[in-house]
Amino acid sequence: MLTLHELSTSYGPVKALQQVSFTAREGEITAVLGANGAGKTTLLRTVSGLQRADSGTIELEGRRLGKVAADRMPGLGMAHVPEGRGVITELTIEENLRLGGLGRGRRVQPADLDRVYDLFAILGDRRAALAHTLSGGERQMLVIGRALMAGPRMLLLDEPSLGLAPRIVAQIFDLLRGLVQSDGLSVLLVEQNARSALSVADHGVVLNLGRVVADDDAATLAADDQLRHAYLGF
Ligand SMILES: Nc1ncnc2c1ncn2[C@@H]1O[C@H](COP(=O)(O)OP(=O)(O)OP(=O)(O)O)[C@@H](O)[C@H]1O
Repeated sequence: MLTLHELSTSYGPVKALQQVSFTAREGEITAVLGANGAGKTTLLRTVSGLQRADSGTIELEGRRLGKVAADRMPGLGMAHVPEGRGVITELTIEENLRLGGLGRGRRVQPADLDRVYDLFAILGDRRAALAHTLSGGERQMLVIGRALMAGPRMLLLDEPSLGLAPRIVAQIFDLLRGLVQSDGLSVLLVEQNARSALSVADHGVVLNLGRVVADDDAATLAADDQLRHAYLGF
């Protein structure tokens, strides 16, 4: 689905990604793990075209992405949910969702909204409420729902668990797993919360100081005591 080959990205003298290669397979959740500053956010920003790579290649469904601008990504089937839950608090939940549909290149259909409301019932129940009334977990659902409105085949998710109670994180990850199973969506999930991420992911890639130090099945990574202690913090 998504293949990175020797991808390197820097900020001036800071080498944030160094020769990163891996594949995120279709219909799977691939977790990108690592400590603060490992390069996880830079990886997502480079894949979605927000940050220019110094070298290397990115292929989505066999198509080279190198010089595709970030605003063309939805048309290519990729949606990026950045860290920080950027909901527009002055708009209603439904208005926020409709914004996500703009990248589709056609009018938002009631069925597009219903699909999100089926997944996240709380958003449907409160569709006319202003987004500032939502809790952190509900905001995370809203930004995922907004990304789904563009009809992506590949979803890039940056730290959805940040600041949420374990129960809410488990709920969001369960929904994500259901989505992958029902729609065949592919997900690249960046997480510092490695234990939770590996419990939902099929595959994991561990970054340390911008380099890949492990790339394996999620279960294999979770069972590797040395790796967990050295890089995953659990
Ligand atoms: N805008 C920037 N300017 C300069 N250096 C940056 C910038 N953004 C990130 N970096 C540096 O690049 C490296 C990778 O950062 P990045 O944010 O991608 O890591 P991360 O794994 O996502 O960590 P975090 O979980 O803290 O966001 C770090 O050394 C960081 O200090």
